[in-house]
Amino acid sequence: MSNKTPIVELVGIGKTFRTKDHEVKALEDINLTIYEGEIFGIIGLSGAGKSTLVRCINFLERPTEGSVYFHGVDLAKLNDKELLRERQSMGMIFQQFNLLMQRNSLDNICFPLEIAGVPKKQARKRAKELLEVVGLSDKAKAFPAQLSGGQKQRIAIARALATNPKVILCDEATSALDPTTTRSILNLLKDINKKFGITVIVITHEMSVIEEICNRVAIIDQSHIAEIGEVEEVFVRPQSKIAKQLVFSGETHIDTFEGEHKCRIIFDGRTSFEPVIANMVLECKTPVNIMFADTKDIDGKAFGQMVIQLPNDEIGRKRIMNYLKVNQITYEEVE
Ligand SMILES: Nc1ncnc2c1ncn2[C@@H]1O[C@H](COP(=O)(O)OP(=O)(O)OP(=O)(O)O)[C@@H](O)[C@H]1O
Repeated sequence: MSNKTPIVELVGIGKTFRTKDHEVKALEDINLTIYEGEIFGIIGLSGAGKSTLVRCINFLERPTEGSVYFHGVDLAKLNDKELLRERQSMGMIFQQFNLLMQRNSLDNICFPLEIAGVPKKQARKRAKELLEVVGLSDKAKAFPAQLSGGQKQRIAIARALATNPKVILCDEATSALDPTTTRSILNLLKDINKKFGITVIVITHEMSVIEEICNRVAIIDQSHIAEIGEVEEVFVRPQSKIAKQLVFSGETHIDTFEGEHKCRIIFDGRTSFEPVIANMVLECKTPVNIMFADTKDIDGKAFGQMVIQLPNDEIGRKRIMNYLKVNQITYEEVE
């Protein structure tokens, strides 16, 4: 993050949908500040309120309570024309790409520029530059039906960049893509963030997406923010129940393991996990039972968690706990 200037501030945001016979509180008391140049993640389970939140950020949905400030401007105070202008500074990409099927790639990218009243020749020049940014210069004339999912999302990203936005909102932008394509789209977003300093706000239900590109994350649960923090901090020491559920996707199984003295070891990238367990067993001369492991090797470092069952004898247990403590390995006893 290059500096700490707020770009999006949500103050006491609430959103209630009212229909004839009932109302749904989709958001309640959301307070959130996103800074310029961040890649900020918003994660939650289905129905938590993520899409509503992102639509409140650009006022596609008007909050029923609270205020949205975009680079200090209170969006509620703007007339339609002013709001349209601010929205041009907030590009958006979607899970289903939302490209115009009757237009080729170049014309899809030109579309927001046409709406903004940019002369055609200038718009086409800009669109060609953007095709290059997203690595699809050779697809200018291709129609969406002739493109793969990843290519469609690249065109949608180019379109979102057309009006030189300050922020790009990504609503489940990689949820329809396979893991390899997901990684390439996330890398493209990372490059765009770095090269152009554009703030990226990522809405997702997948922790792996957050892990891959975000600096900070807000976890939304049942219309509320449950937790906000640096991704690494939330990943290593999740506080709320929902954060634990998302980070330790295997947690629900832990209760079902039989036996006492379970201990969760958390790998936070400072170490490689194999020597940790092997060295611990060798040094403590106490065998442990690995009950569950969900670890990832990222650049030779271990991330994730492992649940081990400690021996029944107290001395053996204490020896292991001491080993973990001395070696500064994060762990917690699991009930
Ligand atoms: N236009 C609407 N009218 C009535 N209720 C709505 C409307 N839009 C959303 N909701 C309700 O608001 C709640 C939050 O929905 P939202 O789409 O924001 O969740 P989400 O976290 O994005 O879920 P998903 O990941 O499944 O898309 C849900 O209970 C949903 O049914």
